[in-house]
Amino acid sequence: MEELEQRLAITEEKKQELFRNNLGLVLDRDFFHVAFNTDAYLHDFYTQLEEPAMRMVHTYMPTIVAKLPKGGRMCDFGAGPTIHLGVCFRHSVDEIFFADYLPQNRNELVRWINKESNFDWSTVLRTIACHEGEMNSWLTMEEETRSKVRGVLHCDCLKDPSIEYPTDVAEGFDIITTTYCVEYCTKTEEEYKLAIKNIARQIKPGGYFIMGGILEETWCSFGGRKFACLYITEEFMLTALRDAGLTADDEKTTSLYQVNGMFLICAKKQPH
Ligand SMILES: C[S@@+](CC[C@H](N)C(=O)[O-])C[C@H]1O[C@@H](n2cnc3c(N)ncnc32)[C@H](O)[C@@H]1O
Repeated sequence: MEELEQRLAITEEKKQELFRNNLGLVLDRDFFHVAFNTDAYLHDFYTQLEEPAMRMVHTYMPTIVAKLPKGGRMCDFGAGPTIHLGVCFRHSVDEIFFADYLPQNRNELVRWINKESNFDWSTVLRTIACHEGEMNSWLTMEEETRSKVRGVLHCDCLKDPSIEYPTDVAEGFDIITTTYCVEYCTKTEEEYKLAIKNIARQIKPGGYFIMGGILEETWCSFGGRKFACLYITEEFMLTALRDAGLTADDEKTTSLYQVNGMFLICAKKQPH
């Protein structure tokens, strides 16, 4: 039996081979380490104004930010190689953290902090400036954001604690954002609920959770690869939030935006 299990188990070598020969296969999270191409991701999602998933976030995030209390620390969980949510919060929080699971993405974030990244964020920055209502502010956005960034952390939504804190960083955030992450790294509804709980535990009581994602979809593609996405409905997503101690129904503390199957929600964590 053990021998059979060993033969069926997918080895790192087999993953590399499957990935190289991938002819339209939908890759799941087990392939992230080898298949997630940081440069291709940035190019496919962050160089085109018309990219709908990002347009959705950039359209509504400034409104959400404007409604939240000022100060404290925020973390973009599963940020990938992206800085844009930190940019949206640059004036409203005191400290910004980025967290991601993959080393290639954390390396890109560190390169950006050190001004060594080759990626040109200007298309995204101009879009954010446009929604913030100050067209020329994009020129100073990266510097303003860098001045608030305190670290790039490792995270894994399937673990508790889901964020690895260095010894000099206190636990807990006033605001956690996460976009297009949880449904890509969970394979079942149980895992999705667990991931939301693990992330929500890192929010201080009374803090805020802002999540963007895709409803009723099973895959997305970038960099010429297809990645699996957990099929979730709006009602299931809201249940996962409620079960994690987040408000999903209070009109005063919850904002929910939806466009063409994509959503952006801001929910408050219950105060103890
Ligand atoms: C589709 S990307 C989204 C990146 C970014 N948030 C954005 O909106 O462009 C999904 C991200 O989930 C991260 N990820 C993969 N497995 C994860 C896990 N177990 N826990 C947390 N994040 C994970 C990947 O590293 C990747 O950066």
